[in-house]
Amino acid sequence: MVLSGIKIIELAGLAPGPLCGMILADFGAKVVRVDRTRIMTTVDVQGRGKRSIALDLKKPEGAEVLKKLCIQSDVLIEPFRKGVMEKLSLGPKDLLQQNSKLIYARLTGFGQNGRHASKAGHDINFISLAGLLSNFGRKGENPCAPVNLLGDFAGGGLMCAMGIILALFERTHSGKGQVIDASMVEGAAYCSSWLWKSQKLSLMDKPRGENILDSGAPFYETYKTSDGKYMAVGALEPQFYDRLIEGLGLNSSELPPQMSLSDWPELKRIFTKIFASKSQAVWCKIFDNIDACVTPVLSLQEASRYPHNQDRGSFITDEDGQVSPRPAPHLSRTPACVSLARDPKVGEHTEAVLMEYGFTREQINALQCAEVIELNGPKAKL
Ligand SMILES: C[C@H](CCC[C@H](C)C(=O)SCCNC(=O)CCNC(=O)[C@H](O)C(C)(C)COP(=O)(O)OP(=O)(O)OC[C@H]1O[C@@H](n2cnc3c(N)ncnc32)[C@H](O)[C@@H]1OP(=O)(O)O)[C@H]1CC[C@H]2[C@@H]3[C@H](O)C[C@@H]4C[C@H](O)CC[C@]4(C)[C@H]3C[C@H](O)[C@]12C
Repeated sequence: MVLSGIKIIELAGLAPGPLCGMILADFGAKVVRVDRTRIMTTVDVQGRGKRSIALDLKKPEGAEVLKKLCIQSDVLIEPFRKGVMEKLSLGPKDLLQQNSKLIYARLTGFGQNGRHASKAGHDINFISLAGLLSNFGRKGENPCAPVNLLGDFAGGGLMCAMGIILALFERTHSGKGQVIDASMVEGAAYCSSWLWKSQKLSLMDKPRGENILDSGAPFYETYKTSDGKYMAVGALEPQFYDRLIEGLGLNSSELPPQMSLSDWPELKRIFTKIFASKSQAVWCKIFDNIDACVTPVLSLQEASRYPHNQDRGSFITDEDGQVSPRPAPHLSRTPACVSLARDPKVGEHTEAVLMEYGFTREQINALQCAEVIELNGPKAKL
């Protein structure tokens, strides 16, 4: 696998850091998640392929343990707001001094400088300041966040993983590590470059809900079917629009032109009425054979059972029976080799990981007695 041999220390965070670590683990890195002590469970639902150690970083001996782990690792992912790591004497200066090859990835909302750098925030705050949230929602309604996909995951976890891979690549030439300042405001904005640049094309320059891709256009919309489900219509180009009209059983000569903006509300009414006349399954049958960019709107469960996704094996089931997406993209020679084991429990691998990193049984016992670490897993075989 592409990242075989790469050792990553991920300090446990809420959502973006865990995705970043999971992507790297899926592609072969050895990822150790550092959980807090005295917690019952983790909120990390993206623990696939990781191991967990429970370590109290507030204790000086705990910070020393992390330092020792980082000396022997390639990457550290830290998800705290600016200044937290420095307070623990675990900032980049402290760690890069000991391991100049370390890639120190700082995944925050607002970045390491600027007036909001020390403030707390969540996805909705980051995409609001990136100028993006103002674009989501229907005409006349409040902006509505697309769950936490854009800030936390596209702009956060994924961008940070890209930064780490870039830094690993660069390190093959320079032999040096570096610090990655991954701000979710900037990551989300960067992912959305098209939106910024398409203003010039007058594609997305009208108020929210009146543009071609934001529910303004009748041919890029969802429609309710007679059984209360939905179809997604993305018939943007004229050739697909013509086929949409055909599939709906309409006659284009009796309709206003596709790009007559003032007629869009009327076209939507017509399409709404027609879609409501048949069930989703019937519309699927009709549009399965027509190249019109029309698809069913599926729930997560339905998506994993959808024939095309089954053809490609797009979803996997782990040993706990939990279904999730398999890693993407596919690499032909060195594909991801995903773990089907259940996610790690907090501190399940403390002993095994510490031994692997050169701690002796005596040192581990002492750390345990001082409540610096917790051993919640089966004992390592000596
Ligand atoms: C599902 C919910 C998650 C949704 C994701 C959400 C939408 C996001 O946007 S995630 C992105 C969040 N933002 C960032 O990551 C930006 C950068 N980070 C921050 O801004 C902050 O870290 C913060 C805002 C995320 C958190 O701020 P906080 O003040 O708490 O933390 P920091 O200042 O960063 O400092 C961390 C301190 O912790 C110390 N630390 C860290 N590690 C260790 C260690 N190993 N040992 C000792 N100490 C450690 C560190 O030193 C700092 O200390 P100081 O402050 O003294 O400096 C879920 C969100 C909440 C979940 C629910 C909740 O957890 C309660 C239940 C729990 C139960 O188990 C399950 C059900 C819950 C209801 C649970 C359900 C969901 O999972 C949530 C709703």
